[in-house]
Amino acid sequence: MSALISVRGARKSFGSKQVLAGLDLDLAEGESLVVIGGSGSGKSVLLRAILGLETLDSGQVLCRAKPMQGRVRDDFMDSFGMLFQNAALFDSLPIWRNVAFRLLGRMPAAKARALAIEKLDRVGLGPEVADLFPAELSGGMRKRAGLARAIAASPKVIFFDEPTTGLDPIRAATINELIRSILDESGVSAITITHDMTSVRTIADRVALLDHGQIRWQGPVARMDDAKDDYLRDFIAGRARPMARNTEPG
Ligand SMILES: Nc1ncnc2c1ncn2[C@@H]1O[C@H](COP(=O)(O)OP(=O)(O)OP(=O)(O)O)[C@@H](O)[C@H]1O
Repeated sequence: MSALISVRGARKSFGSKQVLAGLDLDLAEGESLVVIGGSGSGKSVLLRAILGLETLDSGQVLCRAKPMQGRVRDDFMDSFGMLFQNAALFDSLPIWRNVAFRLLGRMPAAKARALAIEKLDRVGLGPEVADLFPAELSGGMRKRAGLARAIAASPKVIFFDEPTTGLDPIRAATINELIRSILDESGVSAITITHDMTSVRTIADRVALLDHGQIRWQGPVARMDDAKDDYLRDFIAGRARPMARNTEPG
């Protein structure tokens, strides 16, 4: 069966800086892929390119072997959820409207609200949170609300952009476990970008390491610790490397 998402020969430069250098990557149906890589290695550019928010210089993104354009992209976007870095909630909307944002055009408000409360419950937030505003929530609660929004429309694929940024280790572990349990129970496909190795170990089925605009290493998370790749080993161990190992290609 063809992959849900395939990136083929993706190249992207900003001025003289090459960020993607002929990158190939696949996401299988039902798989949780975590993309790791140093700061500035191009993880966000890759995510944006998959969503069609960044035009590639060359190469392409395919959805089930069809170019991610027109109707194919529209259908993909309809079946897609995203947890943004820092949750990115709308400050002027109560939590339930944030969670139900994509549902409100599709169903009566009362039904959307009920669904939002159900999704909030799934991420461990009680109904009393529904009418609060984002500023009244802690960072961990905002992240949970962002997660409730990501799953609200029962997506077939979810992108997680740095899901644990800004959280203490205990709250980060809780969010990672929540994400993993949601993936397990729903069978949804997922791409996560992160530098947090605890996220990798909890969320990933498969790991891809981005370096110099290409996938330097990829494999099942269970094989990551035995991998011979020296950069991956340093990345996992959090070891400093000489500046010569510049993660910024070009
Ligand atoms: N619109 C843009 N214009 C110019 N340069 C850009 C643009 N978007 C990204 N870049 C550059 O591309 C490189 C990769 O950026 P990207 O945000 O994808 O990195 P990242 O791996 O997500 O980093 P981090 O982990 O720090 O978030 C960086 O050097 C960045 O400055």
